[in-house]
Amino acid sequence: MGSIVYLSRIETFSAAHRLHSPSLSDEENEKLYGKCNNPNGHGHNYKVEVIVKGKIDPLTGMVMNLEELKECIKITDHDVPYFKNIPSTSENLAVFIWYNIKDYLSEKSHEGKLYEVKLYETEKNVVIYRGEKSDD
Ligand SMILES: Nc1nc2c(c(=O)[nH]1)N=C([C@H](O)[C@H](O)COP(=O)(O)OP(=O)(O)OP(=O)(O)O)CN2
Ligand SMILES: [Zn+2]
Repeated sequence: MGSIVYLSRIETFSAAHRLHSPSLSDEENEKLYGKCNNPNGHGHNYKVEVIVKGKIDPLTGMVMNLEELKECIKITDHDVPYFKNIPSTSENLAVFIWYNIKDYLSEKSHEGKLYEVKLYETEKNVVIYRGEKSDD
């Protein structure tokens, strides 16, 4: 019987975005997102915390090597095609990061499994995603 721990790595990255939903008219976008819909975009210094849950491997004393966790959080380039068709809200960005990391971790053989992605868009705006799906 081993100990289950939560291993966390924090990275920061800067990215510019514009809140815009292709499913809405320009007027609806302007009304909904206000200043964040400005076509010039705006930037954030994001902070992302990735938490992996797992049993400590008695041989290595690790759930997984933090070097691997560091590697898998490397944020791809800012012009992410994924956000061409969905609003680049913190919610959608947290889910995007989750699935990128989940794919990477599933290829690695270690005890840990992805537990949580916590994304700070600003000091005050934070989103947590744990892989949950709604029924609808
Ligand atoms: N549910 C969401 N609402 C909003 C999001 C989001 O991602 N999800 N994002 C924004 C804008 O991106 C905006 O830039 C964030 O808000 P901002 O005013 O820049 O930052 P603060 O709210 O922290 O500003 P304070 O002046 O410090 O309050 C808007 N809504
Ligand atoms: Zn923003």
